[in-house]
Amino acid sequence: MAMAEIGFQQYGLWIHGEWEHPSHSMDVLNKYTQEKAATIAVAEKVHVEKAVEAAKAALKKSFSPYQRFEVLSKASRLLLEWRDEFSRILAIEVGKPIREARGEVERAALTLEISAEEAKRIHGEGIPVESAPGSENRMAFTIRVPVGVIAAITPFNVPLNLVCHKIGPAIAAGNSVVLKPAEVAPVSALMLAELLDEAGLPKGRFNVVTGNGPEIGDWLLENKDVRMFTFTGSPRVGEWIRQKAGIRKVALELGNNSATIVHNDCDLDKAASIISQKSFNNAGQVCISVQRVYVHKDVQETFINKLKEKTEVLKVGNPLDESTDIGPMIRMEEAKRVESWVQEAVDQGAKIVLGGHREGALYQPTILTNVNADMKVCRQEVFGPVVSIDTYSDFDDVIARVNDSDYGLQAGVFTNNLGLAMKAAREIEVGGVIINDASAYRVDHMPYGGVKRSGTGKEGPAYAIEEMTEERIVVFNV
Ligand SMILES: NC(=O)c1ccc[n+]([C@@H]2O[C@H](COP(=O)([O-])OP(=O)(O)OC[C@H]3O[C@@H](n4cnc5c(N)ncnc54)[C@H](O)[C@@H]3O)[C@@H](O)[C@H]2O)c1
Ligand SMILES: O=C[C@H](O)CS(=O)(=O)O
Repeated sequence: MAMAEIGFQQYGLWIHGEWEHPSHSMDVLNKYTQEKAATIAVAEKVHVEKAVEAAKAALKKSFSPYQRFEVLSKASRLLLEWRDEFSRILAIEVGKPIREARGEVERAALTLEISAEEAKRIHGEGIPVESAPGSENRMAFTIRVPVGVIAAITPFNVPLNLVCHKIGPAIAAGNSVVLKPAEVAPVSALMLAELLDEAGLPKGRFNVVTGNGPEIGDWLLENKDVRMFTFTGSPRVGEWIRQKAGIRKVALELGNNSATIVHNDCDLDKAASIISQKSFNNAGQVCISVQRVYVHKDVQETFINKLKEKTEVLKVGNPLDESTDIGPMIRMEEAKRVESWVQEAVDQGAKIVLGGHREGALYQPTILTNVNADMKVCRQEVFGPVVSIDTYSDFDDVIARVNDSDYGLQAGVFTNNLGLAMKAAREIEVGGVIINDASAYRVDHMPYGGVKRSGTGKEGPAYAIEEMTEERIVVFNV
C-alpha cells in the first residue's frame, strides 16, 4: 500500500517493513453504522515470534540520535499532511466526532515532534566517584542505553496519539517496537507503520501485530527477547501483564474514576463549560474524563443548572457530521453496560438531571445527582458519558472523598483560593492535580501517569524515555 492509497481496506501484519498476510482475518466495524469498514489480519504465534526477531535484529544496525530525530520529525510532518485521512479513519473506527478526531491527529503529530526533539537530549551525568577514599584516580559518568525490544499494547479510545506516546519515545531512545493495537480500532496504527516507513524508519524498528489480545499478549510475554512492556488499557489486563512480565520493565497507564472539585469561590460558568466538555468528549471514553464532580453546597443549584444548560445543547449522532459532539460508544454492549449502571444508581436513589437514554450504541450525555460513593457510577470507572454530582461543605472532607478511590490518575479543582489549591495539590493522591480546570487536562509533553490502580510509570516523551532506557555507569581507572 502506498501512502497515496490509504484508507479502509484489507490490512496484513507489518513485520520488518513488509506486509505479511496470515490465513485468518477479522473485521473492523464502522462504529456508527455497524457495517464492515476494514479487515485486519489475525496473527498466529509464528508471526509474533517473527516480529520480535525482526525488532531484535534491527537493534544491531546503527541508528544514531540525529537519524532518529530526522525520521520522527519527518513522520510528524507527514502525519499533518495526511491529517484529513487519519481523522476520517479515527471517526469511523472509534466513533469519535470528526472535530475531535482532527484534534487527536494534531496531537499525535506533536507527540512525534516532541519525541524527535528529545532524541537529541538523552544524556547521563557526571558521578564524583573520586570523592570516595581509594578512588582518587577514578572518574565516572552515566549514559542511558536503549532497553531493546519493547512490546507496546494500546487501547481503542485514543488509538493514534496513545500509540505515538509509545513508539515516539521508544524510537527516540534507540529501541525497537512490536505494537499490538486494540483490535476494535487498529487501522490508524497500521497506517502509521507505512507513514514511518516513508519517513525513513529502518526496517524492523517498528512492527505491528493484530488479532486476539489475550493470545498475542501471552506470546509476547512468553518471549524473553522482549525486554519491556508498555501497556495502556484496563487495570484488569495491566495487572495480568505485571504478574506475567516477571523482572522485566513494565509501564502501565490504566483507568480512573476521575474527580473534579467545584469550590464556592470559582468562576462557575467556566467550570460548567469545561466540565460539560470534559465529561462527554469521546462519549466519556477517556481515562481522565470527569466522572465524579464534588460541588460546594453554597453553589450546587447554580452549578447544576449551568452544567445542564451547557450539556443539553450537545449533539449526539454521526461522528462524520461536523456538528456532532458525541458519537457512539465503542460497542453496543458497552452502551448497554452504562445504561444498566445508571439504572442501578437510579434504583439506589440517584436522580437523573439530564439524559439516561440509549439508542443503539449512542448514549445520551447523562448528569446524575443524589449519588453515593458506593454506586458503580461513582466507585468504578464508567468509561461512558455519565457524570455524577455530589456536594460538600468542608474542604478536608472533600479531599478525603476524592481520595476514597482505588484509582489515582488526575483530579481537577476549581478554586481561586491559593491556600486551598495548594492543599489540594499536596493531599490529593493522584499523578496530576489540575487547578482551575478539570481532571481531563493534558498536553503531550507533560509527565502523565497515575498512582494506585491507575498504573505505574510516566508518559510524555521525556519521561517515557527515562522508562525506556537503562542507566549505565561507566567508571575509568586512570
Ligand atoms: N491511563 C491512560 O493513559 C489511559 C489511556 C487510555 C485508556 N486507558 C484505559 O483503558 C481502558 C479502556 O481501553 P480498552 O477497553 O481498550 O482496554 P483493554 O484493557 O480491554 O485493552 C487494551 C489492549 O489490551 C489488549 N489486551 C486485552 N487482553 C489482553 C491480554 N490478556 N494480554 C495482553 N493484551 C491484552 C487489547 O487487545 C488492547 O489492545 C480504560 O480502563 C481506560 O481508562 C488508560
Ligand atoms: O484516555 C486517556 C488519554 O490518555 C487522555 S488523552 O487523550 O491523552 O488526553
